[in-house]
Amino acid sequence: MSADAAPPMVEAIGLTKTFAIPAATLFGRARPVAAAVDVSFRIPRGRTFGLVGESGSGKSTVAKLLLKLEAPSAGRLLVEGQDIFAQTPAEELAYRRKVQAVFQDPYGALSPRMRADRIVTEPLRAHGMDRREAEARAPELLRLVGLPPDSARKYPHEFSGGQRQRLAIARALSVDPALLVLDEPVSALDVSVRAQVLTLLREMQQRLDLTYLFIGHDLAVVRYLSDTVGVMYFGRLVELGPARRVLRRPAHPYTRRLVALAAGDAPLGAVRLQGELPNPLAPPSGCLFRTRCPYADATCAARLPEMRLAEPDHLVACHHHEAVAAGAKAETGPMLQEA
Ligand SMILES: Nc1ncnc2c1ncn2[C@@H]1O[C@H](COP(=O)(O)OP(=O)(O)OP(=O)(O)O)[C@@H](O)[C@H]1O
Repeated sequence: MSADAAPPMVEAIGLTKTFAIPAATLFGRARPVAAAVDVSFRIPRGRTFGLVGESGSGKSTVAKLLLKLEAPSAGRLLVEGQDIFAQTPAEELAYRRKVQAVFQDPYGALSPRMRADRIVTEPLRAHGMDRREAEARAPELLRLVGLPPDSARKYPHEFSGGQRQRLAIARALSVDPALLVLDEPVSALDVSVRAQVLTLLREMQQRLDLTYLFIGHDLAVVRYLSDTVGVMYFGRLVELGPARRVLRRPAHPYTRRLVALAAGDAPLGAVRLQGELPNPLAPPSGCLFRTRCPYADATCAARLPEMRLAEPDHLVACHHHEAVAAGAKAETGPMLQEA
């Protein structure tokens, strides 16, 4: 197969995940809540796909599906062309090596009573390698992520926050994965350390030809690492395209608000859009963002906008994307507020 014909590392096709909310909380009737709806994207090998959106928009649900921690309610998720929810046990075992994750809180993710050499080689042992052989790999893994050789005998509390995240990265890399799910990997770190860990992630990607799904709140961080960005709102992708273009010239009013907030130097965690996410049990008709959108009109109430091309490679789900991209309405109006 030629390089051009090779399938992308990841391809999500109409991925949907609904959770049943227990009957007791709903006057006796169990009802499904959609955490991710009709999500489609591709990640070419060696590239980074960044997912952004408010808390609860469905980003982690997409990550959990890719990690096979959840199964989809509908749609497909292909990795190198293979449906990861139609694998034989042997394929699944190989897949669980191929995909690894790094989460926000390295301290919570590292066993406090394990030494670093065991921590970073734990996945090798989980995949059947003998303990001695696995731990013999520790110095090389620690060196790979820029930790000094004497780190091997230390415990997690003896490391700084940035070093602990390096440990978590070394552990993820130990089994030679092709794909990393990075769920807010630098959000808990001091600003001064963030850049170093991001640089490390970038170096590792280039050196090891890794593909990343990167979830982040900080748009500057997402832009730094991502080739393509997807913006999620209420379980749906509302904008998708090259990271620089989407974050410089957004075509969806929701992305515009996120970008305007970030430009105001306000950390996204501390500031939010005015108005709440819609009630999942009673979503608005038509466009889900219309209840918070300055561009909303009768069309938006009548019809859910489909994803369509705003420019080549740049998709947006908004009836008024041309007016939005042209900046027809002020971005720093009363919709912005301190949380
Ligand atoms: N196991 C579950 N059972 C019921 N509802 C769930 C479950 N997991 C997620 N949800 C709901 O699905 C929606 C999306 O959640 P998700 O965690 O994917 O959002 P997120 O964008 O990753 O948020 P955050 O940035 O806070 O991690 C939320 O409304 C959440 O309450």
